[in-house]
Parts: sequence; C-alpha cells; structure tokens
Amino acid sequence: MRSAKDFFRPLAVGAPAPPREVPFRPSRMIHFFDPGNEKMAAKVPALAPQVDVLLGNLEDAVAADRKEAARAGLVSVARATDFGATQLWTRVNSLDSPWALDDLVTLVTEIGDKLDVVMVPKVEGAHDIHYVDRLLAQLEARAGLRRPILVHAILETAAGVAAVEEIAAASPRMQGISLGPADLAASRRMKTTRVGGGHPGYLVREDPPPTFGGGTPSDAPRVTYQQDLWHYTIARMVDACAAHDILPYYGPFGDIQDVTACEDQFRNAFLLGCVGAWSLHPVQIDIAKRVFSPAPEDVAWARQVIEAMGDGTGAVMIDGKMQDDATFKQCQVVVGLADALAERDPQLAASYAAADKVARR
Ligand SMILES: CC(=O)SCCNC(=O)CCNC(=O)[C@H](O)C(C)(C)COP(=O)(O)OP(=O)(O)OC[C@H]1O[C@@H](n2cnc3c(N)ncnc32)[C@H](O)[C@@H]1OP(=O)(O)O
Ligand SMILES: CC(=O)C(=O)O
Ligand SMILES: [Mg+2]
Repeated sequence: MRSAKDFFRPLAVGAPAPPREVPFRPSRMIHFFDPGNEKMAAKVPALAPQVDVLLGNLEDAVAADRKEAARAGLVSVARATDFGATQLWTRVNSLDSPWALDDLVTLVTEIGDKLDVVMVPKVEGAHDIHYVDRLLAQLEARAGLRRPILVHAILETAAGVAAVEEIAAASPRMQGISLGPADLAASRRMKTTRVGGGHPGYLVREDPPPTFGGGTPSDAPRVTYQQDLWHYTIARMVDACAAHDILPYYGPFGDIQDVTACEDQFRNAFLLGCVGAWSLHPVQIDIAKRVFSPAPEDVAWARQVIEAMGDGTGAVMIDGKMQDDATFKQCQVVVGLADALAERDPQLAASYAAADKVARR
C-alpha cells in the first residue's frame, strides 16, 4: 500500500502532478454522442455552447464493428472543435474488453490536451481505478501533457456498489461517479428492463380499511404509491462522493419520450445531492439544465438567510422558520452552486438577480 505522502506524487516520471482538489466546473448535463455517427458528430460544434459537458461515447450503444470508427471520430471531432468553456469527456470501453487499451493509448496520445475526464465503465473496485491511474500517468508523460486527465467511474456492478467508498478514494484523479442503472440492474439480477426511472411493480399499498369486530374484509380499491428503485444506490453514491470531495451524478434515463418522468428522476437525484445527469438525446439537455440549476426563488431565500445569520452562528426567525448554523450551511450550498452556474450561464445569472430584487422589496 502506498503511503499517504505518496498520494499526490505523479505515478510516472514526467507526468503532471495529480490534482489536490477536484475543480468544481458546472456539469449539469453530460451530453452523450456517438463520434462514429457522422450526423451526430456534425452537431458537436453547435451543441458545445449549449451543454456543460460533451462526452464522446465509445462503449455500450456503439456496435462492436464501429468501435474503431468511434475512436477515430472522436479524435477528429476533438481536433476540429473549439469547445470554449465546455468540457470534453470520453467513455472508454470496459477494462476487460478488446478495445480499452487502444482507447486510452490513442485518446491520451492524440487529444490528451483537449480531454478533461475519462469515464470508466463497470468499475468493480479500487484496483480498476489504480490501473487506469498508472496508465494515464505513463501516457501523459509520453505525450508531454501539463495537466492531469481526471477519472470518472460508473457505478454499475454489484461489486462496485459494495466498494463505492474505496472507489471514490482510489486516486486524486477521481472527479466523480455516475449511477449506471441499466448494467447495475443486470448485475444485481433486478427484474426491470428499463434504463433508469421507476417501475409500476415496485410500490407500497395503503392498508385495507379496518374490519371492526372481524367483519368481511372490504374489497374497496387501495391507493398504491410507486417507489424509487434507485434511492438506496444514489444515496450511497452521494455519501461516498461527498465524503471524498468528488461529484455524484445520476446517469441515463432511457425513456426519451417520457420527458416528465425524466425530469422527476433527475430532480430526485438533484435533491439528494447529485450535480448533474446524462443527456442521451437533445430533448434531455434543457431538462437537466432546469433541474440541476437551483431555482431562483430558492437562491434568493438562501441569500436572505445568509445575510440574516451574519457570522453564521446563533438562531434567528425568518417568516416563521428557525434558522441556525446548520441552515446557514445548507443555504451556502445553494448559493455556492448558483454562483458557480451563474458564471457560466448569463441567462441564469439574470434570473437569479431578478429573483433577488423581488425578495428584497
Ligand atoms: C445505458 C447506457 O449506457 S446509456 C449511454 C449510451 N447510449 C447512448 O449514448 C445513446 C445516445 N443517443 C442516441 O444514440 C440517440 O439519441 C437514440 C438512438 C437514442 C435516438 O436517436 P434517433 O432515433 O435518431 O432520435 P431522433 O430521431 O429523435 O433524433 C432527432 C435528431 O437529434 C439527433 N440526435 C439524437 N441523439 C443525439 C445525441 N445524443 N447528440 C446529438 N444529436 C442527437 C439525431 O441525429 C437527429 O438529427 P436530425 O434531426 O438532424 O436527423
Ligand atoms: C449508465 C450505464 O452505462 C448503464 O446504466 O448501464
Ligand atoms: Mg452500462
């Protein structure tokens, strides 16, 4: 085991020093595209200013006979596009596949200076991150890169969920973790065939009406409430990420046409602590933007609490609600996120300013 002192030393001679902090860059949506699909790749320059992250996907959803074309397509798109402040990520093939090694070698060598984050699928434990960590350091050194490429893990195996804390802590390169509900469902032998979201069979039912004195049970209909299949895993992932100062994300929502359920799933994840989700289709971009940007009235309220709390200690009442050191910290989370997003998104900045003005009247 490496000593704690070695944690921030480069893993190869000549590689850039690992980051000491994960930079918080807005990443409300990680927009997936298939770089081997010419029609989709042609949309990248126009999409770049509309999204926080563009991700060239090489893994699942790219057919086996299109893997090389996707890899080559990503190299040309990355070279030809000015991404501005938008991040460029890739999802490489899984580490046990015939393509992962060439994905990493080619991408770091050819476009390592443009790549911000490598997403690693089907991570089962810290050992997978250690392998990628060392290989990236070797490739960065050889390519003469000055900035370390960060690593993002997908939580999509039962073993990965069991080891989520050690995965989050595995390397200073760890940027974040996304939930992968489709592979995770298969790995756990869950019986849903959906990509994320709820399931009508996963529910609780209200009690039957009481039969005082042992009368015949009523067959009146009883209300049912659909439950969230992903609550436990998202909450575990958020805790692991927060404990290690990296960022948690909801992953994909596969029912592209059901924009309402997509928004609900994204919002549940946002409220539980996630900073973003994947967009698989252009229609999901604005949903993620809306959901993962704190609402203007919530930001205005949070600013009011922070102002009223002064140095952040003690207790005050605002509109009948008690505020103290803990609510001060909750409000700092909301305002900190809003300020970071407003820097990137002038329209959002204007709506925050307008709501603040109204709240101060
Ligand atoms: C479980 C997991 O691993 S999830 C991650 C892996 N999956 C993915 O990455 C899927 C990415 N998305 C896609 O491949 C596609 O959106 C699909 C297959 C789901 C649907 O594609 P289509 O049937 O073409 O959708 P649709 O007809 O609505 O597309 C409308 C337009 O948007 C374009 N488009 C669709 N998805 C995207 C995208 N992700 N990025 C950019 N453009 C897109 C289409 O090319 C089409 O363009 P056009 O109007 O110029 O013809
Ligand atoms: C996100 C992903 O890869 C999955 O759900 O399997
Ligand atoms: Mg998967």
